[in-house]
Amino acid sequence: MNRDQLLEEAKIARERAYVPYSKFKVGAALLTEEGKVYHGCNIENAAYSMCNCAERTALFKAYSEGDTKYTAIAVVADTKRPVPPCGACRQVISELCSPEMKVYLTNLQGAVEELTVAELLPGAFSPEDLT
Ligand SMILES: O=c1ccn([C@H]2C[C@H](O)[C@@H](CO)O2)c(=O)[nH]1
Ligand SMILES: [Zn+2]
Repeated sequence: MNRDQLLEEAKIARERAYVPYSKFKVGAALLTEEGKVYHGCNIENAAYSMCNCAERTALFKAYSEGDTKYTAIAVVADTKRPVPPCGACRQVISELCSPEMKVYLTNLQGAVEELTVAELLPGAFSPEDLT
């Protein structure tokens, strides 16, 4: 599975978004070390603060199934620039993924930004800080 294939998977995931409030669909595709792809979409709620982002949907699905090692995540939305993950997702990604893992951000126009987890959230609060 290469970068562009993972971006296509994220677009498929985006179509399943449940977004009656924002109408803003986001998709994510998380690639495991074993080559499996987990899809995630944003899922909103009438109690707005309960909305879950696409990135965290994908990660929580994978982690809860026992798939805990990943090589890349792709995220897509209909934005002018490649969609920037929110702060909450950056924090969760930084804890559950390795600092070197690839993050591919894109939009429907095909602009792509490629970075690492470490670059996504420099100076992240981490489990080390609890000790
Ligand atoms: O990277 C992002 C940014 C936003 N959202 C969702 C949250 C909410 O459902 C909607 C508008 O913020 O988009 C994501 O899923 N991922
Ligand atoms: Zn988010």
